[in-house]
Amino acid sequence: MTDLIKIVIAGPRGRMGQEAVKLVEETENFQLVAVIDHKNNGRKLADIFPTTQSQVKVYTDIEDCFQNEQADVLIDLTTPETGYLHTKTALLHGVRPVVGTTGFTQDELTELKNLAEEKELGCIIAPNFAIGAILMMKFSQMAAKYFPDVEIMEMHHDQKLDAPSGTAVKTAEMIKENRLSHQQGHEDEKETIGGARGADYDGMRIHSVRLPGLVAHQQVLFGAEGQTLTIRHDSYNRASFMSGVKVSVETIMSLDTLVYGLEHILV
Ligand SMILES: NC(=O)c1ccc[n+]([C@@H]2O[C@H](COP(=O)([O-])OP(=O)(O)OC[C@H]3O[C@@H](n4cnc5c(N)ncnc54)[C@H](O)[C@@H]3O)[C@@H](O)[C@H]2O)c1
Ligand SMILES: O=C(O)C1=N[C@H](C(=O)O)CCC1
Repeated sequence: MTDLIKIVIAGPRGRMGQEAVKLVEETENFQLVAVIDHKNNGRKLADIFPTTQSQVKVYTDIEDCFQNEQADVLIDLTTPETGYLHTKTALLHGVRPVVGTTGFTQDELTELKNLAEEKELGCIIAPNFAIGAILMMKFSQMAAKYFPDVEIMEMHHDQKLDAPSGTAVKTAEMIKENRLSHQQGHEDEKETIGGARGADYDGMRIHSVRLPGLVAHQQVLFGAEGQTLTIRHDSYNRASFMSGVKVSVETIMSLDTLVYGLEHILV
């Protein structure tokens, strides 16, 4: 019999949060103990969320939540600023954060890593929970050794707040580990409309597309003499991320440091 894991979800009314509530309710050794929303303080989750019977309490103040509820894990699926504050507060209260929220700065990631180490607590920050996306990133990292010219095109729904996506940033970071650093394109190229060549990460270009109808998609294009290679992943719904959330919650209980990217825990 596996130990019960007590969970708080931040952002339960969001697109990802709704799926996470379902996942926790459907998983035998997971128990939802509270949710954090930016409104509805003191109400029951079932009152604000028609698809659940859950009577857990809604908190608008994360400090208040952790002072009143016994929790092992926080699942954060909110916004960049809130997600960072929630992650920090959870660690300070001895609660392990599983963070899907994207858009953290490098300084924020470093600060959270140091805090997790100081507190000897597991913390998982996963720019993408979909197994196919992890494979896309790993295959791209492998390909970059042979194809140093690469452009990343990420495509998301038009309600997304951060650009480039967390997945695109992570992909570029992983590729950088295997790619000979160099500036791509013609050395004299000029943009006649600013931004035409996308964001520049170590000479690679990242292009962000935002359109209604999309969920989360990315293709990594490699070019060499007479050939191209395209590695693509598509998430068509938010359920595609939930097996990664589940494995993160299960794994985090035995971690004592911050892990950035699911590729480090999927063996
Ligand atoms: N890692 C992954 O695999 C993955 C997958 C999808 C989305 N995401 C990321 O997850 C985050 C959420 O995405 P989404 O599509 O569900 O967004 P969403 O806008 O549908 O949901 C965000 C929720 O956060 C809530 N929120 C905002 N501020 C809050 C606060 N101060 N306190 C409590 N709740 C607050 C909002 O009310 C909303 O319900 C985004 O950062 C997105 O990039 C990550
Ligand atoms: O819907 C989003 O927002 C997503 N964000 C992640 C990212 O920034 O990479 C992952 C996929 C969905």
